This record gives sequence, structure tokens and C-alpha cells, in this order.
Amino acid sequence: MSVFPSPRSAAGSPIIDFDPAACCLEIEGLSLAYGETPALRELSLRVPRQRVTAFIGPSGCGKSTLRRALNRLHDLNDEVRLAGRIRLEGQDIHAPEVEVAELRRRVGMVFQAPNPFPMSIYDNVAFGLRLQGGIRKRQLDDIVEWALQSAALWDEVKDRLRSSAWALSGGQQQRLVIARTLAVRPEVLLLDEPASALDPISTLKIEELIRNLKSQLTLVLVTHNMQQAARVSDYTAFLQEGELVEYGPTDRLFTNPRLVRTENYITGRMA
Ligand SMILES: Nc1ncnc2c1ncn2[C@@H]1O[C@H](COP(=O)(O)OP(=O)(O)OP(=O)(O)O)[C@@H](O)[C@H]1O
Repeated sequence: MSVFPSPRSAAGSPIIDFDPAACCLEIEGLSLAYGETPALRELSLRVPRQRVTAFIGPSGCGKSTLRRALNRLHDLNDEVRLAGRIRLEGQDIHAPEVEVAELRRRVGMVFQAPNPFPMSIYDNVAFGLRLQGGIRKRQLDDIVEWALQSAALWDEVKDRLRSSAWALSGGQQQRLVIARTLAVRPEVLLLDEPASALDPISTLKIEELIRNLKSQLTLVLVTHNMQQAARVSDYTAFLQEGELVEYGPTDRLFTNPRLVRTENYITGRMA
């Protein structure tokens, strides 16, 4: 296809050969272009279940485009052309029987800037559950508490659940947004630079939370911050110009990269 002139690296697109049974997401030959401009080029990788996988790479390499593709946020952009396949637990996310709203419940997303809704702490967390309907008040209370506990926020807010979410600090707001996302029981949590707007202490709390959450679900972390990727992720995918350059266990990729392009990036020889 002419808009995807895929200049693959000499080493080819390296795939870690995870057993498909251990994978939550499988991306196969994914290419995506905005009009005539390619953003992802024949990208293939498997994201293992209940692990943290980081996508790193220079600005414009396609990290956010890939993250958006994972829960079909490009659907309404007529300019976008997509080829290849993404499977969630073995099912093609573009299959006609897949409902986009259900896909987005299963693949939750947390953005760079905390975006609590203009309502109480409780109502923020209950929001998605109320939309689903059919939940009794007592059950809702339990899930709100569980989600706030899971997001390591319960102790700080349990006495003011009816206060405005906007009265929380930035770090608390981001944990509230994570609680709101967890409340609908996603299988995957996509985090796009989740701590970049936060102070160092709030950042450490978010990082600890990410590490703890992998006992419950699969996490994908999109970040510019290589130290953060090194601290919290189990696997790291390095992207450049829309191509997957190298993918491997985080410890190995940062200490012993296989390709010069990766080494140049992680040692700061390339912006
Ligand atoms: N909505 C869009 N329309 C057209 N081009 C886009 C759009 N979004 C991204 N692009 C282009 O696609 C390429 C990849 O962008 P993307 O935002 O995915 O990169 P990124 O690695 O997330 O960058 P950053 O780290 O700066 O956020 C870039 O060339 C960008 O200009």
C-alpha cells in the first residue's frame, strides 16, 4: 500500500515471542496513516497479561497513535487509514460484532492531565457504573470503595466522598481518574504520560500504584520519561518514526540494547 512504505529496520521488526496464551493484546502488521502521512508502519508486538509494558520513543514516533488505536479512538477520524490487526484476548477489535463502548470499558484510558468530572469524588467513581445501570446503592458503595482502595486514594478521601473532585490535589485527581477507570473493571489500562503534570512525590505514588495494579490487570504505559519506564515497566517497546525498533524485557533493553538505534536513544545521543 503506497502510504505505508515501511522502511523496516535491518534487524526486522523484533517481536518477543510470548506464548499467545500469556498475551492480552496482539498487534500484527499494524500500519496507520493520517491522510497520506504514515504514523505507524507494519508494527507487530504482543503485550503480556498482568504486566506493565512501556512504549517509549522520541516525540512524533507514534506512541500516542498506537495507544489510540488500541481502543479505536481513531474511528471518528475520516482521515485515518488503518491496516493490520489488533486482538484483545484473541478477538479482533475491529470485528463487526465488537461494540466500541464495550471495547472502551475493557480497555480503559488515563490521560496526561487529570480530568475529573465536575462532580463529587463519589459520583466520579460511580459515573461509569451508573451509565451501565442496574446496580443497587449498596453495591455501588462497595465498588466505589474498592476502586478508591485499588487506586490508593481511599484513606485520603473516605471522609469527604461528597466533596467536589476539583478540590483534590493534582496527584489525588489523577488517582481518582484511575479509580473511575478501574470501577468498570477494565482488563487493560492505557496510561499516557500519567505523571507528567505531577510533582515528584505524586509521581512516585502513581508509579507505585502502577506496579501494584498489575496483579489485577494489564498495563500499557506511554511515556517520554525513560527513568519512569525503567522503574515501573516489565517490558519496553522502543518506537522511532512509526516503526518498532526494539522490544524486550525492560532491564535488558536499558542495560544491554541489541540495536545501535536503541542505544543512541537511551543514552541521549538522539533526541
Ligand atoms: N490527528 C492527527 N492528524 C494528523 N497527523 C497526526 C495526528 N496525530 C498525530 N499525527 C502525526 O502522527 C505522527 C505520530 O504522532 P503521535 O502523536 O502518535 O506521536 P507521539 O510519539 O505520541 O508524540 P509525542 O510524544 O510528542 O506525544 C506525528 O508525525 C504526528 O504529527
